[in-house]
Amino acid sequence: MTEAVEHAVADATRFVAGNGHLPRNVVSEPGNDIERHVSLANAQRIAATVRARGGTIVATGGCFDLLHTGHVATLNAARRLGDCLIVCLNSDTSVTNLKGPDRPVISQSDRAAMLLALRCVDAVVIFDDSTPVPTLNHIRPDIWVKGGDYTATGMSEAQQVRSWGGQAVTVPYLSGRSTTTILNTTRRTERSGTRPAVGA
Ligand SMILES: Nc1ncnc2c1ncn2[C@@H]1O[C@H](COP(=O)(O)OP(=O)(O)OP(=O)(O)O)[C@@H](O)[C@H]1O
Ligand SMILES: O=P(O)(O)O[C@@H]1O[C@H]([C@H](O)CO)[C@@H](O)[C@H](O)[C@@H]1O
Repeated sequence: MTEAVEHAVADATRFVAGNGHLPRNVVSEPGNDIERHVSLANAQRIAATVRARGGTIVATGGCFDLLHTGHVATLNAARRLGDCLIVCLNSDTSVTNLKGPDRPVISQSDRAAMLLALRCVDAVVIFDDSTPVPTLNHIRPDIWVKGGDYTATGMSEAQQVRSWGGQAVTVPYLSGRSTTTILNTTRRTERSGTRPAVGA
């Protein structure tokens, strides 16, 4: 308990010093391990700190298997909607169940590390379920964000976040960027010997 309070005070201090931004780049700090930074407890602690200051908690989720600029656009846009961004990340088991036996191509700890290295991401929570709904019950974000390949009304999370007064929104989709496109392009390239060119 004392440790949790000390963490919260330290975060609040850095939050104020950083003009509303929470600690970043936790993976690259000596002594920090991914497991600690992807725990639900860590995300809840950050949410509690922001909530106590009257800030807005934003959450998003997905597989983020092979990070690309579409992901970064959505994550940046999500972070701008509030005071912290918590990413609910599908575990390896969850990705395989959703997308097939050849996925993920990047392990959950590497996917988490990539996300945590982004300045816009404050915390990552890895979940095993088929949807982030059970995890969201523990975080209760004010805003749930997905990219424009989803519709706010069609998301299973929309009704859930509304139940505590939150809202679900979508942010613009960056055309031509998707993990499936990258993987297909790479596979075609392997067969034809041409150079891949996903993106501008
Ligand atoms: N091109 C894009 N522009 C903006 N947001 C995107 C884009 N692609 C994915 N997103 C968003 O990023 C999050 C994670 O998406 P996801 O991991 O499904 O990416 P993906 O590239 O579509 O993957 P896959 O091809 O495996 O389905 C979701 O919120 C999704 O809406
Ligand atoms: O990476 P994806 O395919 O965008 O992630 C999925 O999104 C689903 C979405 O949030 C439903 O509204 C989610 O249910 C699923 O677990 C993946 O995170």
